[in-house]
Amino acid sequence: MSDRAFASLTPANALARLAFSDVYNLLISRRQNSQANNPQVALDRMLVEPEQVYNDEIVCLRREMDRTKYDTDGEASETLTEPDTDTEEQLRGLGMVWVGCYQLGLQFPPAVSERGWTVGKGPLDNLPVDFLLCTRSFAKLHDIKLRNPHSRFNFFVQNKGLFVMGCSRSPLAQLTVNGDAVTRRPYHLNQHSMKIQFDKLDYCLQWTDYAAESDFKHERGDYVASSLGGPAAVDSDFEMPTPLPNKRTFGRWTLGDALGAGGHGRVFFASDQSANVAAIKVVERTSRNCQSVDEEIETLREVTKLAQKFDDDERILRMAEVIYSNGEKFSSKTVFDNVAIVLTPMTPQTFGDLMGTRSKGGCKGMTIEAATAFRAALLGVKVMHDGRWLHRDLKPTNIGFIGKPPRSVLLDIGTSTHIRAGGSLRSRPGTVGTIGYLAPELELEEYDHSIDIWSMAIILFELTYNYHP
Ligand SMILES: Nc1ncnc2c1ncn2[C@@H]1O[C@H](COP(=O)(O)OP(=O)(O)OP(=O)(O)O)[C@@H](O)[C@H]1O
Repeated sequence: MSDRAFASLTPANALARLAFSDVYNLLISRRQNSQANNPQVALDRMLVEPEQVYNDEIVCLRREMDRTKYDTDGEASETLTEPDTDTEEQLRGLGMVWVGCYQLGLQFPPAVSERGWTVGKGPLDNLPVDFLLCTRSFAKLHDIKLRNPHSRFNFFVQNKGLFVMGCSRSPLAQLTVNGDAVTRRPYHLNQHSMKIQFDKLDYCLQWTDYAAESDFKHERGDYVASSLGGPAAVDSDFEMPTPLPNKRTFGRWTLGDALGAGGHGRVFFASDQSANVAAIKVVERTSRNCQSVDEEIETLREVTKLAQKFDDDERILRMAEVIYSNGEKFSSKTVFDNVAIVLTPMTPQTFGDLMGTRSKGGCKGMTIEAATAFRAALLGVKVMHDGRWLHRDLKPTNIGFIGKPPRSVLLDIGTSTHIRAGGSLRSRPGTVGTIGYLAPELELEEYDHSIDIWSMAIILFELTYNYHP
């Protein structure tokens, strides 16, 4: 694999393997004959083992091809389907193919960057196809309905995720990813290894180790900015991470890196096939905690309703859906089950990242950026208080920010509580809040919305003086 390839596309069924070998033979013979259209670019995208390799399936496939050919010619075919008396040598010859994969890498950019890397058959002199999956005669012989181009790979301009999409309106132009039919809408390739079928040809798309390195992220950022007209790497707020090798999915969501951990569970980055992103809190529900988990979900539901009504600027986290691994009701027979709480927006950073770096500290105080983010967070607190909700756990890691200019979002709203107008709540020491940010009355006596003001004041102090008071 080239050092700078970020993904590979490897033939995964006998027909695709034979097609790969056939294309390679054709390109090599064209190069040797110095034909007008230099096939070197197509060859560069193919990584091929130095010697042909024997493959049983190819023997069967070639025999089947011969049988069909003879059947059509009206001749007896039995003998050709049987291993019979082929010499060892003949048999080996029948099964030998070039093996390898196609490489996706920015050192071999697509012929037309706006289209991305196209997939089709060829070679055609007038229409450059970046990945030649089979020759035209091979497609005809095997009745492979591959259009030209059939599909294309490219990066989303905004978040730089990789997608594949169909290029043809024809219902015959089949493209599937992990069994899902893909049309002319981008399908986000968000798993480390995915099955892609172009009509009868099967492949495995796999991200490389290089794709997880920062060099690739820079290269991709520069490419998207210069060739696709996207935001420059430094301007972009959020970049799609490289999918992790260990895949975990909930419904349509594929989990990525952990964003944070709390008392109840861990929160993960997640993306779906349309490149929507979310934060998913995965909670292990047991007979001991099922009541509190259900209460947290109910609170999230209530605060989401408030946000949908009064929080047009999206300063408060919302719950998009809940996915139960074992049904909504916790069964007493179950030892544990997993509950995935899908939260939006996913904020790439929190106030925890602002501390130290964005505050000048001392008499210079906080930066304008931090002051703006703090003000935006206060507006979120105001929406909650106007709706008679207390957050109860405000701290730097529970306030996220997203976008350019940054928009603050109150996170961890699952321990919020509703309060009557002019009323107060009785404290239950040790149940909510985080030491260092919780107001004394939350642990001692009755409390009201002013506990959130206390926490925000501590955060303000930290942002200003660069240390915790
Ligand atoms: N939408 C989000 N986007 C990005 N990060 C998030 C998001 N939601 C939560 N996190 C991160 O995950 C951490 C833990 O999430 P959360 O606070 O909901 O869990 P918890 O169990 O209530 O934790 P704790 O109460 O100990 O803070 C948060 O502090 C935050 O840093």
